[in-house]
Amino acid sequence: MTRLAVFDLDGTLVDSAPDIRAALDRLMAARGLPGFTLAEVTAMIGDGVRVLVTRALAARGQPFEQAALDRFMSDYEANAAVQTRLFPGMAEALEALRADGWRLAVCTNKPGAAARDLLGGLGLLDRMAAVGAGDSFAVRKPDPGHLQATIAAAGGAPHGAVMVGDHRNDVLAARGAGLPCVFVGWGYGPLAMADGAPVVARPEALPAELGAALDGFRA
Ligand SMILES: O=C(O)COP(=O)(O)O
Ligand SMILES: [Mg+2]
Repeated sequence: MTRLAVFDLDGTLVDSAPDIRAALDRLMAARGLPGFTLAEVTAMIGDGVRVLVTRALAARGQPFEQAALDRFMSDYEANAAVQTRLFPGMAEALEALRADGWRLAVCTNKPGAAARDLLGGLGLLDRMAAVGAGDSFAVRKPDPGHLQATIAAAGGAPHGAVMVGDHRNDVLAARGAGLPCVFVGWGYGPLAMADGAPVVARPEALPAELGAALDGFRA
């Protein structure tokens, strides 16, 4: 029986906020504007890169500009893996899931090039049955179509799928797709975003929590 675990990327698998912050700060500095704290940046992450840059400019009283987004994208894509690491315990948790018969996929609002580079650099790209990124399909999280298209790209999930995320958008996408969701306690979204989804405290607990989420959903 192969079950499918669909992981969000930023704040769930990887701690990417320091590199996002660094690229954002270079963008702001180029415009003579002050940068942001890590906490300010994590609160801006979750709705894709366009919304991120829009929020950063708005926080400094500036309107959105395509040139700013283009600059941020090329800078970030070249520097996405400088400080970014898997969360501690995650590599072992993914191996434990695979040993338990789970297939793995990623459903992220991050652009595909940066997502694949990051996963490749961490040695995880070939572990993923699919990477559904923010620019892979016509829709993205919280639209459930993003999750459904990612599962289809992974070859389907006849024995069930669970979404693992750190943001309201992950919970909403899973709910809309009629799938269980597990919310990670180490991510960027405040716990209130779990909105009733079970919260997993540490990556080590993922195999047990994902199995329970799937069983509970079926019962
Ligand atoms: O790029 C973002 O804003 C968020 O990406 P995520 O969906 O992997 O959390
Ligand atoms: Mg996330």
